[in-house]
Amino acid sequence: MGTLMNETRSITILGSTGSIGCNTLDLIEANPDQWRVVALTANRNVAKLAEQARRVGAEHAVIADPDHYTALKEALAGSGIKVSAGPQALVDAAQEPADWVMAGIVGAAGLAPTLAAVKRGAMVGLANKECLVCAGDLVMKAVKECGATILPVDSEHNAIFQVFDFVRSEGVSKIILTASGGPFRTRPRHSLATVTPEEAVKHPNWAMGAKISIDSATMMNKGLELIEAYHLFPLPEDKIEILVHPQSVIHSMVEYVDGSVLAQLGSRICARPSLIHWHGQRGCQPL
Ligand SMILES: NC(=O)C1=CN([C@@H]2O[C@H](COP(=O)(O)OP(=O)(O)OC[C@H]3O[C@@H](n4cnc5c(N)ncnc54)[C@H](OP(=O)(O)O)[C@@H]3O)[C@@H](O)[C@H]2O)C=CC1
Ligand SMILES: CC(=O)[C@@H](O)[C@H](O)COP(=O)(O)O
Repeated sequence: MGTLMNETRSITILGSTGSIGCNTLDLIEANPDQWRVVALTANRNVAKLAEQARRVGAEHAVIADPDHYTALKEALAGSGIKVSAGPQALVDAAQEPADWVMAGIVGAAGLAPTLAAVKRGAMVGLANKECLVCAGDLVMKAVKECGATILPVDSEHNAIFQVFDFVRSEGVSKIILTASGGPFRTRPRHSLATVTPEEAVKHPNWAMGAKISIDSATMMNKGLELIEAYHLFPLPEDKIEILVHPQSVIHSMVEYVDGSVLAQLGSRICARPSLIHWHGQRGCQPL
C-alpha cells in the first residue's frame, strides 16, 4: 500500500473499537502519513475509544450511548479532540467529509450512520451486513442516487466483487458463497442442546466479534450473507448458492455461462479491511 498510495486520504471508522474497526486501524497505522483520521465511534467502550483517538490523532470521537459522554470527555481532556455522543452524533460524524467511511458497527444500529455516509456520496467499506439485511433496497437506491461507492468488506462479498464481471454480468450463471460450517459442523445433532456460549463464539477459522461468531455457529450468518449478496450483485436470489468449505481458503466464487469458475483465495487474517490495501493498489469499481 505504502508505495502505491501517494496522496493522503481521510477516513472515518464507525465501530472503531470492534474487530473490523481494530483491523482497519491496524492497516492505516502501518502507513500513518497517508491517512488522516476524521472520526472514530464506539457504543460504550470509552477507554478503548479514547486510547485509539489519542493514538491516531483523530479529530472527533463519538460514543453512541449518551450516558458515557462525560467519561469520554474526561478521557480526552486536553487532547483537542472533539467529543460528542448519541445516535445523531454518529450520523453527524458519518456526514463529515472523509474520503472513506468504514461501516464497522454491528447490527441495525449501523444503518443510520452508514446511510448518512452513502447520502453524501462517500466511499463506504461495508462490513455492517445488517444494513443491507434490514434496508437493502433503501441503501442501494441511495447509493445510485447519491453517487456513493460501496466496497464490500465481508470476505465472501469482497471475493465476489473481485471476480464478478460487472461489465458483462449476463455472462454470470451463479455466485457461490462459501461457508465454513462454524464450530459445530461435525457435532452430532443431539449434542447441540448442551453447547456453551464460549464454544459457540469460538469460530474455527476467524477471530471476529461475538455476534457474527454466533451467527456463524448457527449458520444464520450465511442467510444474512445471501440477502447481502442479493442487494450487492445484479443476480436473482436463485442464482446465489451456498457451499460448505470448512477451510475458508476460497472466500467465494463466480461461475460463468461457459462453465468456468473464478474463485478468490486469501489469508484468514480476520476481516477484509485489507480491502483498503486492495483499493490503494487497484482502484475500485462502483457497484
Ligand atoms: N469481525 C469480522 O471479521 C467481520 C465482521 N463483519 C461484520 O462487521 C460488523 C462488525 O462486526 P465486528 O467488528 O465483528 O463486531 P464487534 O462486536 O467486534 O464490534 C462492533 C462495533 O460496533 C459498536 N457498536 C455496537 N453496538 C452499537 C450501537 N448500538 N451503536 C453504535 N455502535 C455500536 C461497538 O462499540 P463498543 O466496542 O463500544 O461495544 C464496536 O465498535 C458486523 O455487521 C459483522 O457482521 C463482516 C465480516 C467479518
Ligand atoms: C470473515 C468473514 O467475512 C465472515 O463472514 C466469515 O466468513 C464467516 O464465516 P462462516 O462461513 O462461518 O459464516
